Amino acid sequence: MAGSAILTADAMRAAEQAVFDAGVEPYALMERAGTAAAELIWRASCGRDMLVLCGPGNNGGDGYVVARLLAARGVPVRVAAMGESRTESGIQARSLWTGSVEALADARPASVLVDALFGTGLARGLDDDVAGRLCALAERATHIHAIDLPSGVATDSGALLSPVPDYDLCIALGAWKPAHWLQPAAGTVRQAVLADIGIACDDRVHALMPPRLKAPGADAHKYRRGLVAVVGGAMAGAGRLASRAAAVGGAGYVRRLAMEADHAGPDAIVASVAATPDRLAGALDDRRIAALLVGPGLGRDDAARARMGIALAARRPLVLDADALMLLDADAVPPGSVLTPHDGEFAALFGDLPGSKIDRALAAARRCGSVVVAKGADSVIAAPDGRAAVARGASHWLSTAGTGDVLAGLVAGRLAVTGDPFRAACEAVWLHGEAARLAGAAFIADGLIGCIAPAIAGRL
Ligand SMILES: NC(=O)C1=CN([C@@H]2O[C@H](COP(=O)(O)OP(=O)(O)OC[C@H]3O[C@@H](n4cnc5c(N)ncnc54)[C@H](OP(=O)(O)O)[C@@H]3O)[C@@H](O)[C@H]2O)[C@@H](O)CC1
Ligand SMILES: [K+]
Repeated sequence: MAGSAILTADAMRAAEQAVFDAGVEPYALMERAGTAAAELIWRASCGRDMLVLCGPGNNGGDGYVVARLLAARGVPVRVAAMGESRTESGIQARSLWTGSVEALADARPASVLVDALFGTGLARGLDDDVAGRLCALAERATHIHAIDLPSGVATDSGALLSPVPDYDLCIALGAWKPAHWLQPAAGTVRQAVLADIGIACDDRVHALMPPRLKAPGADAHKYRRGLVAVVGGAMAGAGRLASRAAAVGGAGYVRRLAMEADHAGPDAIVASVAATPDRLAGALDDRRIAALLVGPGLGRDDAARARMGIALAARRPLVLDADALMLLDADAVPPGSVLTPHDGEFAALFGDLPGSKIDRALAAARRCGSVVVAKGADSVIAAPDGRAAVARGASHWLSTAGTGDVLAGLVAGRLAVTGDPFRAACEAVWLHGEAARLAGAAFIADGLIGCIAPAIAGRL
């Protein structure tokens, strides 16, 4: 099941146009948007005094609707504007507001600030005086709400084009926009809520949903549940972390193919020494391997390169992470793989691609015919067929050594279980984020693995 759609500004305009073409009056859509936003702000504001900042476009029009509807419910509302409204719907919304309109420059603060200055039509950063005023009023408010988007964020990339205050609530109208999900814009909003205004959306790019998982069936056995092989390298600990994550993540059987004998790690994981090319090739010559992970702790020397070559030649479903991504050429990635790069690995592999993180991940996925998990505080999981899922809100405690190895192992485990690279990557990213949430504060990668089982249990 896909999550709610994420639309660029252009795609949003096209979706709105389709609604108008179907016979809905443009102003009626603005009333729907303002009504949905007013309801959410009403619930969050408890009747406190309110200042609505209205811009010159339709985002400002939404603001006038919100002000009118909340004033009708008895909320003490004032409106401050940046000059006149310039759109037909905005002019109509303003004409229905019967209160006074203050100049933004002179507006007095209020307990609740509603930002309806700019939405998807923002073309550049706010002028210094406008951004300064917005931030100063936000500083004095106890509750700050954004209509559709925080003013000053680039809708499609999530970049901050001018100073942006911190918001308590952002009400996304009709569909999510990339800025609700991508950093740094997503980090300016404590809670984002999607308001349905009756727009049909293409959901190829969507919010990552919690997965629906299944417990093993009565006919399950270790091979049917999925055999994962992990190619170990110079740093054995990374391979051990990934192997444990693959096992806990659902694989029926995990084999760790190490450079040298060590007896660390759970006994349930079968560790064998496969240091020479022949031993490794022999170990990988097993059609039952449902997912083959290479990269964590692999190293970057000639021996590492040789081990990676053997792994690629095994022609098993691949998960490529860490050092494998630094050794590979993008054109040499076997199609159908899953790649899990952080920003640095992504740039090393694919260069400086244009567009948002979503655009870049989709272009990379198309180029190598594989699923690309562009991981970070916001993670984009992109498939070569144009689907993408975006995750946000990952615990900042994940910024510690080994958590990437855990994610790679989880992807391999879910790939062995599902046989579907995009689904496996989506499930793994969600479980990784949920395990971190359950782990709480100050965990290390080993502790994160301990929280994967409860994360899975919550989705059965
Ligand atoms: N379509 C619909 O019917 C519906 C749309 N909806 C709502 O409309 C929003 C999109 O509305 P929008 O397209 O009018 O854009 P909006 O963000 O209000 O601003 C554009 C205006 O700002 C100006 N401007 C831009 N940047 C500037 C800057 N830095 N500093 C100063 N000025 C700047 C720009 O003029 P410019 O100077 O670029 O020529 C233009 O005048 C959307 O987010 C949602 O809230 C909902 O009601 C549902 C129905
Ligand atoms: K806004």
